[in-house]
Amino acid sequence: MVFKALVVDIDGTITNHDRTLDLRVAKKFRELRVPVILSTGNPLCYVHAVARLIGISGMVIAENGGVVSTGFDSSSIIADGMEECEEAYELLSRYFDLVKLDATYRKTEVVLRRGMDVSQLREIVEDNGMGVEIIDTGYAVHIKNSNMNKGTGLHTVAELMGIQASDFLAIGDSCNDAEMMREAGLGIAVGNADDEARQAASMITKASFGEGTLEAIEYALSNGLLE
Ligand SMILES: O=C(O)COP(=O)(O)O
Ligand SMILES: [Mg+2]
Repeated sequence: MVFKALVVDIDGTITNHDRTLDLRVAKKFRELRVPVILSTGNPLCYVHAVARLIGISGMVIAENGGVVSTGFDSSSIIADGMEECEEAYELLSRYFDLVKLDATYRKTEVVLRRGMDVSQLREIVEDNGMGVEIIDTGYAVHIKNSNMNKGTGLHTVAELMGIQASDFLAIGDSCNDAEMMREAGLGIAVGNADDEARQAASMITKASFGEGTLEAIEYALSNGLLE
């Protein structure tokens, strides 16, 4: 199997320990012959800036699959469900002191600064029958629509590109990458990955962060899985 494209998470996967971009990974992406699609929990403007500065496609997955952009200057596919996320946020705010992140830019998720016990948040939304999901990526807590994730986003991108989700090699580090890694033809987790990402992956690199992504790409190239 030769993969036709790469789908890669940002935070914890192409970044260093301090969240700066690993420039060796950026260079490697430019050298690959296959398209590299960024897939992240961050808002679209953030991902577009990262993609532009790396020099790769503006077709990206943002907000954990809630937003799929067809390119830098073209339209986006935006999922429903923001109202439910806002309702859950209003309810949770009665119990916790919450701080929203990137609220101006987000279209489908409410994202919070970490630091609270996420299982308590989940319990409250479940007890109130709210159809939202709460995930902690290690970088932020996301209140999101449970019907969309990076896996559904990957199917949308694959369709736009005229290929299958299984034609992708996926690399990630966190619970929000699990569905994407399962839907892809091969999922590789970097060494710093959390338990959910490790379980979803078929392979885990020895190295962590950007170094792990370089290891994953090297593995794929030397085994004829990527060109
Ligand atoms: O938005 C987050 O919480 C993490 O971002 P990521 O999906 O690029 O790792
Ligand atoms: Mg990540």
